[in-house]
Amino acid sequence: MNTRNTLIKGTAFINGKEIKGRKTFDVINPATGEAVIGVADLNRTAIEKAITVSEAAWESWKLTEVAQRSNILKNWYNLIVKHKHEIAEIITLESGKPLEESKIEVDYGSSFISWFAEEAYRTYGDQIPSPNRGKQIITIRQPVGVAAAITPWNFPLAMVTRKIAPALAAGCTIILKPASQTPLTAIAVAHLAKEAGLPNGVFNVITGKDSAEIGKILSTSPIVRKLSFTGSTGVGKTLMEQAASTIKKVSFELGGNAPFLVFDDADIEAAVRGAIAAKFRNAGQTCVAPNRFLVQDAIFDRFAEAITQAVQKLKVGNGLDKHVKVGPLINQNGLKKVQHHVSDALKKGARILTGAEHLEGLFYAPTVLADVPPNALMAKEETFGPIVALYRFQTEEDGIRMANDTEFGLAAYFYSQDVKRCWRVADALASGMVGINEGAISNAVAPFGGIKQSGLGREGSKYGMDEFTELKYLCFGL
Ligand SMILES: NC(=O)C1=CN([C@@H]2O[C@H](COP(=O)(O)OP(=O)(O)OC[C@H]3O[C@@H](n4cnc5c(N)ncnc54)[C@H](O)[C@@H]3O)[C@@H](O)[C@H]2O)C=CC1
Ligand SMILES: O=C(O)[C@H](O)CS(=O)(=O)O
Repeated sequence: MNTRNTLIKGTAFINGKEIKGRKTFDVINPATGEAVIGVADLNRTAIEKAITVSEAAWESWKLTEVAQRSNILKNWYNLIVKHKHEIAEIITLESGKPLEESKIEVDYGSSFISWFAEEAYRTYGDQIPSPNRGKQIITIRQPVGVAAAITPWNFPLAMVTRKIAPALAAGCTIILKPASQTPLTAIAVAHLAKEAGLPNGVFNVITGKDSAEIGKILSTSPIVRKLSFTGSTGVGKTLMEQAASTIKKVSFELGGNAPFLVFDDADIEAAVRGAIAAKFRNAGQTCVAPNRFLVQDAIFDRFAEAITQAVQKLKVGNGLDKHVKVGPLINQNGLKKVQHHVSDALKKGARILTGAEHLEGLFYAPTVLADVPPNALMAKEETFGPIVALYRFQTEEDGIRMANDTEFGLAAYFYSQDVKRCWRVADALASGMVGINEGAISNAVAPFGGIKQSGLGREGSKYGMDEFTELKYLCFGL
């Protein structure tokens, strides 16, 4: 463990206190296989206590003035910025992503806090013109109550602040269960939230190996009125079923299968830059990463050649090495899924242009496969790794049909310099977010979310407050 980094703590954080478990589980550095630190493996009693303290804290937190909530969020933002390098180091140690990416994630994750510190003042209601002179009709927005958040390992800070910041801004209290692979960043920023002036019990971090058990407790508790989940579609379905038992307000950011279309009128060099930015962030382990590259036939060979050259320049290694662009996969399951998808595609006729080999440990070579058949597993399932899978299409209609041929609908990207085509294609793509001649679309001011089996609701933007507030209608008889 890096003893110089005092923000690395293996305790859960409940009611403003560090909580040790009778048992612990190790957080493993995926680049080295070494344990970073042991983390509290909480039992049911501790998790139920987190719910109880959140309920108690809500009684006063819901009455706080917006200015107080906003100022605490601003203090929290400033503390995260002050500790940027320690937090970035923790992100890299527990997730494996390159340190430069971790620093960018600290900027991105903290931007949700500064954004919602202001959105707290803009949780507007309505004054609706009444059809009857004897009645005044207005609406107000109020905090939902005690919320629970369950987050994935791939963005140990951003996925946390994207939920915690709007919850606190709205006046909710919240219990966070971070991924067991990467809980350290969440624990660190919870301590900074207390230092920022957040009252005890308002933001609690519970840790444990048995995610299913913890999820069951949170999703079926009648005290928890809101569940916000980011992760795989399969787990999202389980949580949605469990939350139905108490009709919770839910929001889900789930899996993706993003298409990246390159039309014959595209700027090829720009498309390659956008493809690399979108695909190799976090070694391809992001839900908005392009999973299928659909290239119009006339420029297929040019694009294939150009992206292969760009991919071959990417340095693979330990994220603490400043020259590294592609880190390890998160664990053996992630590596096995990538290997299975690649071998399946090759068996079905795909061609290797570069890579397609396991290097060592959890490192996999950045890969380009050409002419991947539509019946390949990677055409339908999220690979979640550093694999560029190229597919050909003939007409614009073929490209859109192929792009939409998936149960997912989170992000989509396309490159074209024809403005009418841009409007036609953006309108036709079945996804919650579309990058048009742009590969980096995530931003705290924009509504992040998907359709179909990629989720429900939106995070970030002004819409992010809706997920943690209820709209109440008041009818005044005069
Ligand atoms: N739409 C989005 O914004 C994002 C989607 N994802 C998706 O998540 C997957 C990869 O991330 P993972 O962390 O492996 O996903 P995952 O779904 O396995 O885990 C996500 C979180 O859920 C917890 N969890 C696992 N099983 C659970 C259960 N039965 N009940 C309650 N909680 C449970 C995990 O401990 C973790 O905290 C990919 O499919 C990726 O596309 C990941 C990040 C963002
Ligand atoms: O896990 C993910 O892929 C994130 O939700 C995507 S982003 O918001 O960090 O781009």
